[in-house]
Amino acid sequence: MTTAARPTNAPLPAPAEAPTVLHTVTIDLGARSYPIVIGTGLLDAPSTWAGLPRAASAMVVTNTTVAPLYAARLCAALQPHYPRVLQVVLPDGEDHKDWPTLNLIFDALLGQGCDRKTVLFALGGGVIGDMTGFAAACYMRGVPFVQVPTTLLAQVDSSVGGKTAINHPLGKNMIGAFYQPVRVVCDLATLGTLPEREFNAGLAEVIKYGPIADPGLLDWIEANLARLRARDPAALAHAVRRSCEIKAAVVGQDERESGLRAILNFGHTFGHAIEAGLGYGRWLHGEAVGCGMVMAAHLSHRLGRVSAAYVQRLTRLIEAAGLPTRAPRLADDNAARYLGLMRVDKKAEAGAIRFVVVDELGRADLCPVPDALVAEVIEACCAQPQASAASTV
Ligand SMILES: NC(=O)c1ccc[n+]([C@@H]2O[C@H](COP(=O)([O-])OP(=O)(O)OC[C@H]3O[C@@H](n4cnc5c(N)ncnc54)[C@H](O)[C@@H]3O)[C@@H](O)[C@H]2O)c1
Ligand SMILES: O=C(O)C(=O)C[C@@H](O)[C@H](O)[C@H](O)COP(=O)(O)O
Ligand SMILES: [Zn+2]
Repeated sequence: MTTAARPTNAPLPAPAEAPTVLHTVTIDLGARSYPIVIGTGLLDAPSTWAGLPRAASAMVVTNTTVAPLYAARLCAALQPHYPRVLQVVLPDGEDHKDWPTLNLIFDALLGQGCDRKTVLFALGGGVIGDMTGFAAACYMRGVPFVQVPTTLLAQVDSSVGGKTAINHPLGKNMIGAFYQPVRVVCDLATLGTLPEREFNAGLAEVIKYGPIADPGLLDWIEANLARLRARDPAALAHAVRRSCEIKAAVVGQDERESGLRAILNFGHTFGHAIEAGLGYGRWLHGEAVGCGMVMAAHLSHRLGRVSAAYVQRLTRLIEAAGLPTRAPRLADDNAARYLGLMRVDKKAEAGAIRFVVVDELGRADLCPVPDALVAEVIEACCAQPQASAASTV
């Protein structure tokens, strides 16, 4: 594992294609507004990186999986713009979204004498994006950063909106800051190397935008799921664009989640409990969110907001996206364990857990729910306990 920053001047393969910008979505946050540029061949093109804040140094933050695929290419494209292009390569995985790994970024920045104008580039998935953003918010009290998302999940969700964080063993994303990037560059070509399990996890966050905001998108995903899973370029471009438009509109109205933005957390109260309860990395974030949306749909049904047919429809779609729909058991006292984990959720107020619930018209809101009802949903959605050895004999 390489952790020190180093200059990058390794030889490069020729860019596969000319850069093509397909869409630019703007997130409107006044002085902190920025473009989300969606296209292909963007990573390799020096023109993609023009107009960013000037600095003596750029630091590309990436991980051991993404670095061999894309870091040299990004560093080469940045070289015309920055006298020094450095990189720091972190260990890969959700279980490294933590303090020791975050510190490796600070070690590299300080070790290389990076000043307060240094621009950070988050090259990777949501883990790299969340950690780089948090490091950018903290280093010398704030340096600019650019999101260069290379997973579907990061392109449709995590690179946009400025939530940055690391995990704590007791809760997901518990330590962090709202800190916006200055630009997001989604190069769809990078999705070609993404393993299928990771790709499917990204589909969960695409699906999420249907129930919370756009029934038409839900119809479109159902009709185009096979194209999406085959990574058809036009289908991917549409999914990334529409997802970013919806997220940008929500965040543009409520940057710091004083209300509306919480709808982006649909499925996450259950999902984060699954991630923390199983141990970070056992289930991918998108897998936990997919299953969490099934649970949140059941809850919405029990609250009279959606029909049983709607729950079945969403469950089928999540299953067809290659995602789990049956929640794992976390303990013998399973519902109590889920409830305990969910009590630290950032939407909880005065110990009362609040859930994002939906209706069939694409409207979502945040709702306190009695523990007993949540416990019923958990038991209805969880895998059955393993039969004991004695009872199977
Ligand atoms: N800030 C937000 O608004 C927000 C939103 C959603 C999720 N998140 C966070 O994002 C994280 C999940 O992000 P993720 O799903 O991208 O996971 P990830 O960052 O762990 O990336 C998934 C895997 O794919 C690899 N990878 C990345 N790009 C690749 C490529 N092009 N080719 C091959 N392999 C590649 C990574 O190294 C990793 O192994 C979670 O920590 C979640 O909490 C944050
Ligand atoms: O951007 C948001 O707001 C979201 O809720 C998007 C989620 O997909 C994402 O997983 C987010 O990190 C969860 O935020 P948290 O505040 O519940 O940690
Ligand atoms: Zn999420």
